[in-house]
Amino acid sequence: MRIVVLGAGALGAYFGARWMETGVDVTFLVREKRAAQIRENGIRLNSTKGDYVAANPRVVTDADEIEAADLVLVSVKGYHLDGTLDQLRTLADKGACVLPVLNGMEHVSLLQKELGKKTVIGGLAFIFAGLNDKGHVEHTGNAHQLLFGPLDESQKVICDQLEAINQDAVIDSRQTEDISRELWKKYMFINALSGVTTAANLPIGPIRNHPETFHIVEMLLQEMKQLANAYDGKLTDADVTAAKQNLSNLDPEATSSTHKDRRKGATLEVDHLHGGAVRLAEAVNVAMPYTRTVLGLVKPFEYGGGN
Ligand SMILES: NC(=O)C1=CN([C@@H]2O[C@H](COP(=O)(O)OP(=O)(O)OC[C@H]3O[C@@H](n4cnc5c(N)ncnc54)[C@H](OP(=O)(O)O)[C@@H]3O)[C@@H](O)[C@H]2O)C=CC1
Ligand SMILES: CC(C)(CO)C(=O)C(=O)O
Repeated sequence: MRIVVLGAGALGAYFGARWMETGVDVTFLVREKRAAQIRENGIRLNSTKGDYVAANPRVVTDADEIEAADLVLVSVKGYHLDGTLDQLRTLADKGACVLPVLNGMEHVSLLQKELGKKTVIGGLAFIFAGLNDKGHVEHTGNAHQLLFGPLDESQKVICDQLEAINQDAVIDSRQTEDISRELWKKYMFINALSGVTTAANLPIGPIRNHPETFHIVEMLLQEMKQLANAYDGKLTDADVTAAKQNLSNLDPEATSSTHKDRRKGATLEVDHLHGGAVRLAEAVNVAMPYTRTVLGLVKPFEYGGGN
């Protein structure tokens, strides 16, 4: 399988390098600055699942340089998605399917509208990863899950092929028949974790220690369950309990990528995550007072300056 990784940030570099490690044909489609950094330093994974160095990965900055691809892993932040559409159209026209692993939900319908429903596979990742100053991946914790599944029955073949190559890779890979439900489950979890850690500017430990603060986490989960079920999420009370349990089990220092970005003064994905939830809620008349409050508290830091 020929895989293009569009966006070699934390997720793209991690999964792309894991595929390279097992001999898969991988091309990183990146912007100029990141291309220069990768050409100079390669891609290094400093990972709880084993370090790996991809010394000389294939890097391009234009989809026209890629002859053909079977799959494109889309691993940019929500606020950068619009800027990838031309590249994705070029690759889709050459026959590639697209597997986005962004958090959130709005990107799925946007990509389906732009590229066609047969092209867009459902996907998400559960991993704690970031890039260090050299552009190397720092992967902490035990999770490194890539969860995916068809959103159109024509995609079963490529999903099976991906599952097969993942067997040999250092990736906790799972294909599911109901990726929509999994996307909503992850959206519920991340809306709560990202919302409260970013708004409070604290990791999960201190948030758990204050019942008044953890109550907000619980209310965000409940709101997201309602929203998911106004669409095709089919979330249950057991899913909310499992998410709460998962949050209770996290290392006290664990936090969301959005909170890490707030600490760095980087752009925050808040409009894609919480803004997206509010927009989806308005369309189906679901009230989301806690999500709106988080959105309001985090918005002033969207473009940096949050520390
Ligand atoms: N980090 C994590 O632990 C997790 C993140 N997620 C989700 O995954 C998604 C990606 O997150 P993450 O990997 O952390 O993000 P990063 O910010 O680490 O990486 C995103 C990358 O996308 C690149 N990019 C942006 N626009 C383009 C473009 N037009 N062409 C090529 N590359 C581009 C950026 O490159 P440049 O250097 O040029 O800006 C950057 O390297 C988000 O939706 C996030 O919520 C999900 C699970 C865990
Ligand atoms: C919580 C986590 C790390 C789980 O994958 C995540 O999705 C994020 O921080 O963006």
